[in-house]
Amino acid sequence: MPVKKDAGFSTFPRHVLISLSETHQTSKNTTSGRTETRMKSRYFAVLVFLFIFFLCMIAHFSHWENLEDPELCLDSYHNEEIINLDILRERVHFIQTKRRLPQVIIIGVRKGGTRALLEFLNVHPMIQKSSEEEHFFDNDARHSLGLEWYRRKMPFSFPGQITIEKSPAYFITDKVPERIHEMNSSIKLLLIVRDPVTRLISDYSQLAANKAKKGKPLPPFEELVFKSDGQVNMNYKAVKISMYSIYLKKWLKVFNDNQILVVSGDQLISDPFLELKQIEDFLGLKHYIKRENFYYNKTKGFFCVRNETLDKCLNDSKGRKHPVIPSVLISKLRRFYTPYNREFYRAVGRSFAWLEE
Ligand SMILES: Nc1ncnc2c1ncn2[C@@H]1O[C@H](COP(=O)(O)OS(=O)(=O)O)[C@@H](OP(=O)(O)O)[C@H]1O
Repeated sequence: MPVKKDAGFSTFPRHVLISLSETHQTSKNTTSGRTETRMKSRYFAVLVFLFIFFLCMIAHFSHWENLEDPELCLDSYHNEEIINLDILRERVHFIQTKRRLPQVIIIGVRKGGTRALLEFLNVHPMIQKSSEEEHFFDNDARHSLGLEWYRRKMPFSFPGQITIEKSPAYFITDKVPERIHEMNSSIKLLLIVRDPVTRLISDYSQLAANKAKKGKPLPPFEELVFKSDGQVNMNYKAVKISMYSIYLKKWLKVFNDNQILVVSGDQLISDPFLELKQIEDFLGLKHYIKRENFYYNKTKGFFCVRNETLDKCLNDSKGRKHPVIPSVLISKLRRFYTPYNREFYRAVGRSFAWLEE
């Protein structure tokens, strides 16, 4: 029997063929609809991916900028964010910086020139300063937060660089020598001192300025520094801080004398370069700081510091005008401090030109 063309279909009843043809049409429509939906969701996924990628890049590069500016990291991140940043830094192998505990501390003395010393030392490329006074060892609440808290307050440094902090209250606060020793028994300490009488007047000027800011007057110098019988008031804190030998004894009970370098605050004012040179030796650093790094600023009345990237004078709270104290009172104070000064010279093996009577 000859096979008819389309015999397969023509053998089906007509209504079945119509129904089949409709089903085919519908499934074709459904398939193309599904393909379209799939395409749309793919586009959407790509867009979301690009958007997230874009956000990640922004976040990444904004951190990157901060990575290059350790000080900014300190200022602009909270503790948890600093931890994240630490992790990020550790992943970036070619940036080998991290926050380290200080290997050198400027322990004081208050109004001795601690800020100038820190800023001047910071010119050396092997030194990284902590800008803030951390008060970690003299403040019980802060000390109880632990060394890891303290470490995270430090600036980022390269391996081999020295991290340095200054908190002038360390010198006169009990427990501080032991606490520092507990952290690092071979640490190096810098103590910057200044003519005790000038330091006392400087301290008084600061207290007076702080009171004035709050609109309160401070009693006159004479009233605070001398008792009614005319004797020097040893209970007045500012008087006591200038009795350096009393505090130094406590440090020498805990540290070897070769761990403490006494710096002349008077010389740091008149010729900073000479003091900086001997500090470089003490810290085992190459001589890098040059006389040309310092220039005298007539308006400020003090030396300022500069190099290729920095030009800095200390702010107005450093180098205040001192009140004029009658010479008879100055002489009385010099007599008072003489025995303490002599004891101090003996202990540190260096004499200072603090006028004695
Ligand atoms: N280069 C330079 N510029 C400005 N000031 C200088 C400088 N070198 C030393 N000094 C003296 O530093 C005194 C302040 O000492 P401190 O920084 O230790 O003060 S503080 O304890 O931190 O408040 C400050 O004391 P006053 O003069 O009484 O303000 C300055 O005399």
